[in-house]
Amino acid sequence: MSSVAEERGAAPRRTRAPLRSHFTFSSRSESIEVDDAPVVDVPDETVPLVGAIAFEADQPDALLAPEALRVALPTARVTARAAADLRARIVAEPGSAEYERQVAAVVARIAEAIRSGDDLRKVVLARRLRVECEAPIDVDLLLARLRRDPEVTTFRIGHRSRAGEPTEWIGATPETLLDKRGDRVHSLPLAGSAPRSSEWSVDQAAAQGLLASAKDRTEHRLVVEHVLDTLAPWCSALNASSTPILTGTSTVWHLGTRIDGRLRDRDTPSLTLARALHPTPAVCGVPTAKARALIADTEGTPRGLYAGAVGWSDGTGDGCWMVTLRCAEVRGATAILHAGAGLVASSVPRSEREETSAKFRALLDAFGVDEA
Ligand SMILES: C=C(O[C@@H]1C=C(C(=O)O)C=C[C@H]1O)C(=O)O
Repeated sequence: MSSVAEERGAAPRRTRAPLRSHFTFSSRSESIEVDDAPVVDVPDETVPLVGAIAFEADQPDALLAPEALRVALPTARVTARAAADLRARIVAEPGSAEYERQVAAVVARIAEAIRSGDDLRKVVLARRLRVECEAPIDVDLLLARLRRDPEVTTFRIGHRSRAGEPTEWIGATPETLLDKRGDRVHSLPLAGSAPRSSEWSVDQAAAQGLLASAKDRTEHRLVVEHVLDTLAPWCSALNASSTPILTGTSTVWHLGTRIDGRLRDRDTPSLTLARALHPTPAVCGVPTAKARALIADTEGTPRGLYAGAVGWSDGTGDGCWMVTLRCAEVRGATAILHAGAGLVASSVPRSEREETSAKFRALLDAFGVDEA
């Protein structure tokens, strides 16, 4: 029974979003560490900012406003302790068969759209793996292991969900959404993927197959067109390589296109441009609004920071924003891993599921566990 005092408002107040949090970011060329800075809900994009924006417009971002930003050389890539020392149980949400059914349903929608003259062309459908460990997860150790791959940018952000629970997002992303220095902007969208193999000949065949795949080129072209169309009004010059390059991490091959531009106004903040580009069809689809609605319906649970953008912007507006991929939300002894695959009319459910498994590999290797 509640006391009169509680009824009059003396009951404990609900915890509000934290006022301060932390952030680390480490790429091949630079690193940033912010130990403790205020979290901002409505950021002024002309002051130093670090953190991440969510995939959905109605989910909380995790942006911090440090007093000053120090961009340093990357810290040495350490040799992390060998894996296989974490005992974990893995639950796929949805499981493989259910995800393949969802893929088949979305692919059928795209094919039907093409037949009926509707403009739906691509949807990126994600799934989650819940990794339950026996002891609280050592986030520093995971990050050290993720940093063994020189092709990725690792990040860590303290975050609080809408429900008020403190979590950490960590990840190792290969995809540059937007990098801005002075009047120069650069983007390297990735789309079209193939699992890598530890056997050289199999790995090379996967790479050649990806380069030759019409389905992957279609998926890729949609992303490049979106980035070019979005950046064009901001730029006096804009160039993209004419054919995709092969790029990748230690676990997945990707098709990528280098896009370079010159800004009309060099004072445009990098976060403004990153927000204009987000979400690209590498993580959402074409057209954006229809794909977003199908994603929300099919996935059911909001993505939160997964498939958003993570990075930094300094007081001059220079900065780097990566697509928030190959990431996990860690809470105590549990981590939720996210991975998705781009679906077009010719997608095959089993291959798309295998693509998500390959994208989970980097984090699962860091945990030292195998997918169930
Ligand atoms: C959606 C993810 O990756 C994105 C989708 C890709 C694809 O569909 O081929 C490739 C790279 C990323 O842009 C993910 O890693 O979860």
